[in-house]
Amino acid sequence: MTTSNSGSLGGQTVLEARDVAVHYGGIKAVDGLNISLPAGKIAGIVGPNGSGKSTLLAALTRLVPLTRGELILGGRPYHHKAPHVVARHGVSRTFQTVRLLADRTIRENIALATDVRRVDKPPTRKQLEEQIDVAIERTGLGSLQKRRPDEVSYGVQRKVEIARAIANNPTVLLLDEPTAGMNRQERNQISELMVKLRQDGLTQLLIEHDVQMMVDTCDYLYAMNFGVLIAEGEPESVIKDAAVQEAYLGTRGSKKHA
Ligand SMILES: Nc1ncnc2c1ncn2[C@@H]1O[C@H](COP(=O)(O)OP(=O)(O)OP(=O)(O)O)[C@@H](O)[C@H]1O
Repeated sequence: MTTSNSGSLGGQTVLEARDVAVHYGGIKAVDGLNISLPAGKIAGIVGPNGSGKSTLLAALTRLVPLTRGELILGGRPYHHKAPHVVARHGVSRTFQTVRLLADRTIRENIALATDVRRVDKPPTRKQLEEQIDVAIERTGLGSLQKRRPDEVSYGVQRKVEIARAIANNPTVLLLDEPTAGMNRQERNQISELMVKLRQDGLTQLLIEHDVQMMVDTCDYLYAMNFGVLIAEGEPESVIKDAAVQEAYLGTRGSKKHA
């Protein structure tokens, strides 16, 4: 078992996975992973399709059971806790596919997040409305908040997902391919949003196939293949790593998107 070096970024570790494994029968989707998320930084995970990235995110949010290993949030183990409890402790996520309620407005969709009351600091109704306002303002959705999902573009729908994920003032935000299916301009907007959230101190973990976006956005990068880490460190050097080039980019350096 190896230990993550993301601590080299300095500061406190907010969330840590130690020797985490998730096996589906004989499939070792994740098999002995160590990652740590430094406070107020953006960590990223790259890896080819099927390398175990989404399974790791599901494990971190307790949506799939661990075969072995430990999860630690703010210094406390949480691998025995239920997903809704983990959410209430401040671990928030977005999913690969858009999951919005078609018959609700954008504001109402974002407000759904506030049903997950934080255990450590339950807000008042007024504070909740203010939190929703802040999430809408941060994501630039103000003029669209009364629209329904089918009245806005796919790129906007994905922003709504992020707004919902941050509306509850999470400690950690986990994003599973938030720019999948977006054009370059929309991708840049998501990257800028993440950087803005980092300025506000939000710790983030990003899964993306867009290598350029990962290099531009992340402070620290993990590369996975077949459920294990094959490299980690400063994004530029991870992307140039021979094993990563081989596994992720297929042919050395010629492909920008997997
Ligand atoms: N519920 C499941 N049951 C059985 N096998 C699964 C399940 N979910 C994922 N797997 C398998 O686990 C492995 C890792 O899948 P996972 O979706 O985590 O990879 P990924 O890196 O997120 O891929 P992608 O980039 O395509 O989203 C794959 O072999 C996949 O087929």
